[in-house]
Amino acid sequence: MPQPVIPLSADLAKKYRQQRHGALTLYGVAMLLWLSIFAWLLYEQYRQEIHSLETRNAARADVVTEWTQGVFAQSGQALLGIAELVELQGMPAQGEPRVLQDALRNRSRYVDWINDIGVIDAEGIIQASALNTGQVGRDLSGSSFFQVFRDQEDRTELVTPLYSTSNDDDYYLYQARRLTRDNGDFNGIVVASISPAVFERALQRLGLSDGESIALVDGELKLIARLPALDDPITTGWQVDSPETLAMIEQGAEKWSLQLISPLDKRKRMFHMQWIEELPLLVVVGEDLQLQLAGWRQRAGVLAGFMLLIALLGAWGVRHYLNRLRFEHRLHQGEAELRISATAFQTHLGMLIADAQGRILKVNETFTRITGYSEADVVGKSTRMLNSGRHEAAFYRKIWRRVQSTGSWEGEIWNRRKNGDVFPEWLTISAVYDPQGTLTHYVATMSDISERKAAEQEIHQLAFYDPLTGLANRRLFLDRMEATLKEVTRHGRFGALLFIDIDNFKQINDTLGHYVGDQLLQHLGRLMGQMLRETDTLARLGSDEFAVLIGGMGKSREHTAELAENIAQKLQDVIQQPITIEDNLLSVTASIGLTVVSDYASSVDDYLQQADMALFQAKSSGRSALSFFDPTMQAELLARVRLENELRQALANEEWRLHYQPQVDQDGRCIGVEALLRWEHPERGLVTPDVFIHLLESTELINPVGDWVLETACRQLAQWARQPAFAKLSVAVNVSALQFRQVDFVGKVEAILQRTGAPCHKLKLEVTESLFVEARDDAREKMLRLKQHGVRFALDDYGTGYSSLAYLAHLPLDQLKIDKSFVQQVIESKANAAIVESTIALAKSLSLEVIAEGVASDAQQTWLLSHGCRTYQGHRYGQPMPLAALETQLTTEHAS
Ligand SMILES: Nc1nc2c(ncn2[C@@H]2O[C@H](COP(=O)(O)O[C@H]3[C@@H](O)[C@H](n4cnc5c(=O)[nH]c(N)nc54)O[C@@H]3COP(=O)(O)O)[C@@H](O)[C@H]2O)c(=O)[nH]1
Repeated sequence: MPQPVIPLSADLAKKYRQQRHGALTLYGVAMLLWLSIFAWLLYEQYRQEIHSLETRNAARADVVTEWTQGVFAQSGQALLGIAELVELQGMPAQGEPRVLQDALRNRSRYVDWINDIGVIDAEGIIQASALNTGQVGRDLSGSSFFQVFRDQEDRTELVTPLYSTSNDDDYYLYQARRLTRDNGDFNGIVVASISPAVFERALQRLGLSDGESIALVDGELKLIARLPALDDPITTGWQVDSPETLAMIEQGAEKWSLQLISPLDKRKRMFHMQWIEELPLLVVVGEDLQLQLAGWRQRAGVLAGFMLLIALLGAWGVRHYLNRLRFEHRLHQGEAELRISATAFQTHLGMLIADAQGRILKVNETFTRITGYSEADVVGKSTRMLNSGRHEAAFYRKIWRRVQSTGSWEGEIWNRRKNGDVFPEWLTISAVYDPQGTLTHYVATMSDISERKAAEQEIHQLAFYDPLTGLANRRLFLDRMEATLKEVTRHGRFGALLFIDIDNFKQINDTLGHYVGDQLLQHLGRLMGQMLRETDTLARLGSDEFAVLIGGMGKSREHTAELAENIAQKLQDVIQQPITIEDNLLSVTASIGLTVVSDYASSVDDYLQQADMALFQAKSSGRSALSFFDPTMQAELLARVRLENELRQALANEEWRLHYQPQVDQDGRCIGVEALLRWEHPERGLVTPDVFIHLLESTELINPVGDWVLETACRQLAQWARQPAFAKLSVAVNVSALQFRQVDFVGKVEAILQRTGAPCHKLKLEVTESLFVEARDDAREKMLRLKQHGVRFALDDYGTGYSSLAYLAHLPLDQLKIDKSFVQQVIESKANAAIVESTIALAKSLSLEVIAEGVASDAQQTWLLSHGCRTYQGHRYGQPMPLAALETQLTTEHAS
C-alpha cells in the first residue's frame, strides 16, 4: 500500500497537542454553557410555578374578602335599622324593652349569621337583647369596645377582634354602632355578635383542593375559622404564632405573599395574606409547597438525568475524537504499516481499510464482533454490502463528496449486520494519500451506538411522557400547545383544549388502593387514546387530570365548539364504560372543561387558565358535566358573588315582597291565590324569582327567605279570615325541597301558624316532584304531621319531572297542578293535549283535585273544562299582583 504524506514530526506533535487541547477546552466550555442553561431553565420554571401559585392564592383570597365584607355590610344594615328605631322611639325604660326586643328578634331571625343583637345604654347597661333576655341589666361599661364609643365622639362603627364571652365560653366577633340623642350626645350602642361558625360554613362552600388551606384570622392573630379543620387544641381563638406574619404587619403591608411553615399543621406553604378593608380581619390562603412543586421537582430530576447523559455523551464523543487524533497522529508519524495496523487494530473501535474504489482490504476483530462478518466474508467486496437501506443514495453521495473535499467524514449511520439486523453506528472515514497526493486508501472506524440510542430514547420518554400511562406529560403538552397556537394563527383553523377530571377518583384510591387507581388511569388513558386521532395530543397533567389538544378543527369558532363538544361527549361515553379491576367492577364519570383555541391574542397560559375555569364550572355543576369557557364566564362568576351578597342585603333590608295570583273555579270565581315572591331591588326595580331562586337554593338562603314568605302569607291569610269578602280564599305557598328537608320544618310551620293565627286548612303548600327523589318516607311523615293540622298539599309542575305513579299513590297529596308548559300548547299540540288529558284522568283515579296553571285564553279553559278540569290559574284571570291590586280586583268582581 502506498505511504501517506508525512510532515515533520515536531510540527505534527505540536499540531496534535493543539488539537487535543482545543477539543478538551471546547468540551469544558460546552459543559459550562450547558450547566448554565440547565440552571436557568430550572429557575425559570420554579419562578413560574411560584408566580401562578401566588396568583391563584390571591384570587381565592379576593373571593373570601368579598364574601366577608358582604357579611359585615349586611349585619351593619341590621344595626343601622335598630339605631334608627332607637333614635326614633328613644331608649326603652328599664324593664320595658318589649318593642325593642321584638325588633331585635326580627333582625336576628332574618340575618341568619347574627347570633344575638342587643342594645346598651349610655351607662353601659344592657337594655334589650334578641335572644339572651337574661342578660338585660348587665353592666358592660368596663368592656373595651363600649369605652371606645364613649371616649371617641367621632367613632360610629366598630368591629372587634374575637372575644370570649364569660357566660358560655364561646368566641364571637362583635359589630357595634353608636347611638346618639337628638342633640348629638352619646346614647349607647347597638351590638351584634357573629359566631365564627358562620365563616367556617362559608369557607366549606368554596371547596378545597389537596394541600390548600384557607383561614380567617383577627387583628390579634387569633384564629377565627380555618379549612381544613384541625384537631384540638387548634380551634377558634388559637393564637397563630408566626413571627414572619407579625413582621409584615408591623411594616404596614396590606397584602403580601410569603413561604413559611404553617404554625398550625407544620406544612410548608406558599401563603397569600391580605387585610379586609376597614375590618380587623386577615384572610390567609395557603397551598402546600411540597405538593405544588412536585411536578417541578419531577421535571428537575428528569432534566438532571438528561443533562448528565448529554455530558457523558459529550465525554464519549471527545474520547472518540482524541482516539482518532492519536491514531491519525501515529499514522502520519510514518510508523510501519504493520505496526499501525497492529496498534490500530487492537482498538475497541471496529476498523476497516478499503482501497480507493471502496473494496475492503482489511477489517479488525471488533469489526467482526460488531457486524458479524469475518475478514474472509468481506475482503474484496464493496463497502456497500454494509448498507442498511435506511438512507437515500443522496446521503451516501454527500458523505463521499465530503471525504474527497476535506479528507474525512464522521457521523451517525445505520448499517446492516450479517444476521440482517439494522443498527446505528458512529462512523469516521479518513482518506489516505500518497506523497504525490493521490488517494490510495480509506480508513474507517466504527462503534456500535445501539445502547446509547436506546438510552437516549429512554431519556426522551422520561422527559416528555408520563411514566404511568405513557401519555404526553405537561412539558410535552405545553410544547404542543405552542405549536398548535402557531398553526392556528398561520392556517386560520381553530383548535380546542379539553381538561378532563375523573369524578371522585380520590375515593377509588382511598377505598380500593393505589394499585387499582393506577390500573384505572392506565385503562382510561388507553381508551381515550383509541378514541382520539393520532394528530391529537392526549396528556396526563396530574393525578386524575387529563388534557386533550386538538388542532386544525373548524374555520369558525361556533363550528369548532360544536365539534369539540361532540368529542368531549364521546370521551365521557368511553370513560363511563364499566371495567373490572382486581375483581372490582368500576364505573367512573368525568367532568370536562373546554375552550376554543383561536389565535396568538391569548397565550398558552391564558388558554390553560380558561380550560381550568371551565373545568371548575363543570365540577361545580355536579358529576359528569361538560362546560365551555366563554369570555363572560369570569365576569359571571364575579356577578354571581355580587348577586349573592345583594341577596343577603335584601334579607337584612327587607326588600322582599309577595305578589298574589288568583286561582279560579269554572265560573271564574276566585277561590284562592298563589303567593309568589318578588324582590324589590333598590336599582333594578322588581325582580322575578327565575333570576335568583336557584342562587337562594344553592346558598341555602332559601331557608330564611322561605320562612319570611310563609310568615307573610300566613299573616295575610289570618287578616283575610277576619274580612267576610275574602274569608274563603286559600293561599298556596311554594316550598322548595331544601326548605322542606330542614329537620325542624314542621315545627317552623306550626310556630308560624300559631303566631299568625292563620286558618290551617286554608294554607296549601306547593311542593315539587324533586322532593320525593330522596328520603321519600321522611317527606311523607312530615306531610302527615302537617295534615293533622289541616294543612293541604299541591304537587307543582306536574309532568315536567319524574312523574312516577308510585310516589303519587304513596303520598298524602290533595291537588295536582298541571304545568303551564303543557297547558299553553293544549290546543295546538296533540302530544300536550294527551299529557293533560291523562294527568286529569290520573288525578281523578287517585281522588286528587286538579288545577291547570298558565291558562291564557278562553279556548284553553273550554278545552280543560270539557276534559274534567274545573280549577284554573293563569294570565286569563290575572297576573301575579301586589296585595292592594288583588283586593281591588276581587272587590270589583264581587260587586259586578
Ligand atoms: N321556593 C319558592 N319558589 C318560588 C316562590 N315564589 C315563586 N317561586 C318560583 O319561582 C318560579 C317563577 O315564579 P314566577 O316568576 O312568579 O312565575 C309564576 C307565574 O307568574 C307564572 N305564571 C302563572 N300564570 C301564567 C301564565 O298564564 N303565563 C305565563 N307565562 N306565566 C304564568 O308561573 C309561575 C308560577 O309557577 P308555579 O309556582 O309553578 O305555579 C316558579 O317556579 C315559582 O314556583 C317562593 O316563595 N318560594
